Amino acid sequence: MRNNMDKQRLPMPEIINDDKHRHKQFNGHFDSNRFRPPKVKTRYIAVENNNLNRSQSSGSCSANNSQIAHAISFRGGSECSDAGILPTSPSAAAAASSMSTTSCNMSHFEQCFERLTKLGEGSFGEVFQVRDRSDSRLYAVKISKQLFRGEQYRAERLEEVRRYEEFSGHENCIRFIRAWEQYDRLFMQMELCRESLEQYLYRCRHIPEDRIWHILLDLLRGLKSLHDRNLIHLDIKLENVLIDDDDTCKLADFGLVIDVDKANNHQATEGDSRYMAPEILQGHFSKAADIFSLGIAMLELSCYMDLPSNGPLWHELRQGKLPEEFISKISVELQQVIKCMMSPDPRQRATTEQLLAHPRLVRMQKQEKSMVTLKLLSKCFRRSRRAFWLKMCNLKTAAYRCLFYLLEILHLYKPITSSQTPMYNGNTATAAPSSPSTSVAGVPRLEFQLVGSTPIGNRDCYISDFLLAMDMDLSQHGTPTACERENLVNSTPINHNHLTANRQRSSSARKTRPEKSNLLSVDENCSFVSSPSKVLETSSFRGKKLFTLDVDEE
Ligand SMILES: Nc1ncnc2c1ncn2[C@@H]1O[C@H](COP(=O)(O)OP(=O)(O)OP(=O)(O)O)[C@@H](O)[C@H]1O
Ligand SMILES: [Mg+2]
Repeated sequence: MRNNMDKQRLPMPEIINDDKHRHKQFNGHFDSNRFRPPKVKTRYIAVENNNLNRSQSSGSCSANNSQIAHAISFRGGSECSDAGILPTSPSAAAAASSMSTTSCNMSHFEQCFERLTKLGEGSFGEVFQVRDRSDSRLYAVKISKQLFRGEQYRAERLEEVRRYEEFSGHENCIRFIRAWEQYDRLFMQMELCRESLEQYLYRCRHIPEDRIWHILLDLLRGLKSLHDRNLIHLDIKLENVLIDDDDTCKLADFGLVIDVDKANNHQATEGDSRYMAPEILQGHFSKAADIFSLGIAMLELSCYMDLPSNGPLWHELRQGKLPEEFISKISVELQQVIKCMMSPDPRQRATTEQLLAHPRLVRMQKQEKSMVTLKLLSKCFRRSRRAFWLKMCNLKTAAYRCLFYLLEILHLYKPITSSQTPMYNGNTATAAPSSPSTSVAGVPRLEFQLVGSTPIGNRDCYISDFLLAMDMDLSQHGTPTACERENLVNSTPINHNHLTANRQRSSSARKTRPEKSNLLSVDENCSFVSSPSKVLETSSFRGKKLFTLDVDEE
């Protein structure tokens, strides 16, 4: 009796009490830890912003080995993980030296990349969107959360690098760029994908069945490349599938990839319990376990179903009992494929080859083959269009520069020194306070950016001298007329309405604060009113802001 009481007091395992399957819930943000899989229980140290644990490195460049960035590569069949000390690229060095921190205090990551946003987080690492300082392109860098405390953990992370490298060339596996270790952390640079399949599901909720088939095809191809090498992924789930800009699905996160034989020698780590095949509980690891995970992921994707991480519903799904209210919403053809992939008996589950031989998938592959040339052409077209816009944008910039030089040569203005700079306050010239944005001290500078209409943003063209000329000479000498000047401005693709609107704003600003109207503006009579020292806001080809006057008080 007493024994029974004691038993009752024992802590109960966490069990989901719901006896019904549910649709996924999304409360507006991703809680990546909501369903953390029962993985290795280690204390993770989150990567602090701009503080990649450099405790050992403080103030000294004569660092121990862990402070030096070492490239990691297994390419070329080499078993050697340490491919040498990483040199700092000239652009990275330049970027580093332009910052206040000395390059010796900066990690290789900080020297080479500008960190933009955090893309995601798993149990092993945090992934950031970065801009490579050497080529200005965007990439993803995964930084391990946990420090290399033991050789075993380090070896596991290096194994992940080897797998990323191994599958990098496959169209349906994530493209790996390079890896290095520093400060006892692993850094992996890879291609940047648009989103994970999980994010895609939350965004779309209902995914058309056609698209589900395409996703299945992509993932079967990716998985086949692993299975053909006798490797198993063991962590197939929506979070570990990434979608690139061409809508191609790619397998990622090779952290648990292992040889089937090694896996069954107790060296494997099981993945997320929501996607886990039932036989994993008995310690039986096989390629069929990946097929089960992919099958249940397809169920989640096609039915927008919340997968249980344990409890009776977890067991039901592994006994082949798929909830009718969910599964009935999809076609019988897809139902059959999912059921076949989720068969309780691993021997009954179809292999990747068998699944790829499904008539629907065969048809799709044939169609794809005939589309390959078209796809290539469209890719080429997109690339050349991008290059064309880049050229156009540069041409525009060059054209404006030429125009301003021409004006200078034609003596449409005289360069003036700061001491000569007349500052108008109404009709009275006053001394010019210096402004950080003026090219010549006290000379107002008008900047505009070629933004928006082209893929290249923020190319600055300064026309301060040009406006200064108008300010100084044109109003006095009468060449060209004020309206001609406006036309000159409008000969650039600048939105006229904004000019007018801002003209009104500037005039009202002048009216309301005559003593503070040190702005360069255009009045109602097309005459330029000089208003010194303040900087005019940037204008944009999108026409959002143009010649808007920037006044602190506004
Ligand atoms: N190349 C990439 N482009 C865009 N997002 C990415 C990229 N790589 C990873 N992510 C995002 O970061 C998340 C975590 O990455 P990843 O799965 O590699 O980390 P992990 O710690 O190994 O995860 P797990 O807990 O599954 O082991 C992904 O779910 C995805 O949302
Ligand atoms: Mg992951």
